[in-house]
Amino acid sequence: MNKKIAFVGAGSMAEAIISGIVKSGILKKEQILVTNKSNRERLENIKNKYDVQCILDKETVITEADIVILATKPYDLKESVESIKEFIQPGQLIFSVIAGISTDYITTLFGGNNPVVRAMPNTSATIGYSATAISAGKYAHEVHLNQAEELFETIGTTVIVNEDDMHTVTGISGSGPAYIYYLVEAMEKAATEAGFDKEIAMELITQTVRGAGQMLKETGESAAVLRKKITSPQGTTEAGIETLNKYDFEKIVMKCVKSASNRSEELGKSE
Ligand SMILES: NC(=O)C1=CN([C@@H]2O[C@H](COP(=O)(O)OP(=O)(O)OC[C@H]3O[C@@H](n4cnc5c(N)ncnc54)[C@H](O)[C@@H]3O)[C@@H](O)[C@H]2O)C=CC1
Ligand SMILES: O=C(O)[C@@H]1CCC=N1
Repeated sequence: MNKKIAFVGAGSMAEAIISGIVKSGILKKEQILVTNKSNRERLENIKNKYDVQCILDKETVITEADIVILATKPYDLKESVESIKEFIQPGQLIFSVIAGISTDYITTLFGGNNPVVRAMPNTSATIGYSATAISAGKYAHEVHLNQAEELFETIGTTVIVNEDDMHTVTGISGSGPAYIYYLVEAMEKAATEAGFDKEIAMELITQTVRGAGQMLKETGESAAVLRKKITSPQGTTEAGIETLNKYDFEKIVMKCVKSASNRSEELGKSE
């Protein structure tokens, strides 16, 4: 990829994307610029880990970049845009990975007609396994979506969605890894309470989660069919699933996703 990209915000998500891009080798380290509000120590830490260009001076970072990636928390967006707005050039492409915030609002904050593409990746970007949804703002054309796909494909898979669906996407795949980790934490607790060595428990659980994910991806069978194949009549799985049903597991998970997407909408309303 023959572009320079600049991250505004150097937190967990920016780091996950940087890590994935650096591992993919699609960009040279000189093509990745990173800035944040004022935390030099954090920038040094990113520099030491990935050897990318970490620069506090916003003018340098923005004027050098072809693509600016907004990666602050939603409530820091306005201030961060204020600090870079004057250096943004007409036509400079803007990506945002910020939950809840619409491309229209970002366009309004910048005050021009720069193309804005919204993306919702997840932290599995770190190892090239993000599921990233992408949508185009009103000034973004196919060429800009293609550039977003090209970039985000280096850190996992991509899908293009309508911007209205981004709240649901955030509740499903943006936050999704955290639900899986929570399940793993609970399984780990159950194993260690049964007297298991933590390391052995983690090996068993990690490989189980990995195997289930690969089965979904590779066999083409639905989750329901795969689950049935494990559930012998009167068997252990049946007993486990009965307990999940007793406590309304399915409803709880659906409510969990809904709460996350509602929060994404609320974040958007505070625009
Ligand atoms: N963490 C995750 O799993 C995911 C996060 N996101 C989105 O990514 C965004 C960032 O999330 P995290 O990385 O988790 O947050 P974080 O708190 O780890 O990082 C935010 C970064 O923004 C910087 N920042 C704050 N004010 C700034 C300013 N005025 N100018 C420049 N930089 C500023 C902070 O210094 C920090 O480096 C959020 O909007 C979130 O919705 C999207 C998908 C997944
Ligand atoms: O919790 C959050 O708000 C962000 C968005 C998706 C994942 N983390």
